[in-house]
Amino acid sequence: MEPLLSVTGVSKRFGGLLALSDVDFDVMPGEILGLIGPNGAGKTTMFNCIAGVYKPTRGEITLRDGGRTVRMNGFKPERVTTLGVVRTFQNIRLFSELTVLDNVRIGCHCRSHSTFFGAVLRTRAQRAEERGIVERSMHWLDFVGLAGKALDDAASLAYGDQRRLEIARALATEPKLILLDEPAAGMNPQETRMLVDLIHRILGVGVTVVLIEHDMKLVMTICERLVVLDHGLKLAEGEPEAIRADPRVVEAYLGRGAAHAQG
Ligand SMILES: Nc1ncnc2c1ncn2[C@@H]1O[C@H](COP(=O)(O)OP(=O)(O)OP(=O)(O)O)[C@@H](O)[C@H]1O
Repeated sequence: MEPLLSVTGVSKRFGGLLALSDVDFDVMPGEILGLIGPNGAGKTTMFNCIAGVYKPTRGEITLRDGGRTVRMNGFKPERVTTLGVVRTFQNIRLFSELTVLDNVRIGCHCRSHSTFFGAVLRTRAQRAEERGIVERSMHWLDFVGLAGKALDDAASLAYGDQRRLEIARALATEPKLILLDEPAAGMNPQETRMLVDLIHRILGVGVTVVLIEHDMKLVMTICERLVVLDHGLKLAEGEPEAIRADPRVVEAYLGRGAAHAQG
């Protein structure tokens, strides 16, 4: 099977700091891949390189799109999203003054011909498209369990609901690959269980998942493979069991206590 996404020799320099150094990994279609490592390891920088927020200083990021291979380096985030790669943020980024539904409509608009804010001269075709967008938005709200809150202000949602709304908005862009940056951060155990269920359902609709997460219990249960970064370098890659037993990973990140606690 060919990888969906390939990261090859990617480095990212910020002035004198090498945040990523010659990192390679593949993301296979239909898998949940975890990107883990200590604070400052370069995980978010890697997401930003893949999503087009940063241009890698060196290396290649390629996506298999149907039969073709697209080199995405230097593409703007909107173009990366249109190709089918979307990310959520560690610090939730919602339009808090808009309703829950409108936040998801914005996601849908990346695949539509009309613009969300510019729909002043509304033709019949535009109105029909808008109806479709509302239907699709409601579908994704239902998918994440927020349909009943569609008309609430986004700002009024509980923290866990805001995270799920961000995921709904990302799914509304119809991605092939979703990058989730610490989706369980700040969630209580019940919200985390709902998140695990949601991630499995995301996979069930054919979307591949890459996850940055510090909740090791979550990572070890949900991910099929892990890539470990440390100081910008890839320290290890493999199945959760092997990673948990890898002395270099225990030393750099998991710590002896954590490694035993998860066993
Ligand atoms: N825009 C930037 N300008 C300068 N340095 C940056 C920038 N973004 C990230 N860095 C630095 O790059 C390094 C990697 O940061 P990054 O946020 O990718 O780590 P991380 O593994 O995601 O950490 P955490 O788990 O704490 O979120 C850090 O030293 C950080 O300070």
